[in-house]
Amino acid sequence: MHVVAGVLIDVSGRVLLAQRPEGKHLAGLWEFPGGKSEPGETAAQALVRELQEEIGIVVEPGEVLMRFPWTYGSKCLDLETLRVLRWSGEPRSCEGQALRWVEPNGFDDARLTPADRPIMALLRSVAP
Ligand SMILES: Nc1nc2c([nH]c(=O)n2[C@H]2C[C@H](O)[C@@H](COP(=O)(O)OP(=O)(O)OP(=O)(O)O)O2)c(=O)[nH]1
Repeated sequence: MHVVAGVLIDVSGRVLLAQRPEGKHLAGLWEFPGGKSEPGETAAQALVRELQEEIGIVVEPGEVLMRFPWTYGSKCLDLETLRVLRWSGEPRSCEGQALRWVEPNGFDDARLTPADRPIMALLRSVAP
């Protein structure tokens, strides 16, 4: 299962996280917005579609920050994280999930989905 996630960074260096909804896998934990790609989609195309559906913005995808396999029990992910260079519109919750801008250094790893912890570590290491 190929999952794409977008890293949006605002002018003060905060990143956008979304909370996984009740009743879903990893409910209550925070993740980078995104979702599963559809057959035939590139990662960039999937990210544009997912972020339009989920948070109502049109993004310009940038470079791949990290891509790695991750296993949750019997669920195997190929998680690809892309930097978002620019976006139009103001992120808002279109599917009921909470959204929050957080400082990479001030967010407790325990609140992130496990697969996102190495991604946040990368963001901290490059933070000014
Ligand atoms: N979107 C996203 N998913 C992530 C991240 N980190 C991480 O472990 N995941 C996991 C959570 C889910 O198991 C899977 C993404 O699936 P999804 O959000 O498209 O689907 P879902 O579990 O909500 O289930 P579904 O009802 O849509 O099938 O990847 C992340 O940063 N962003």
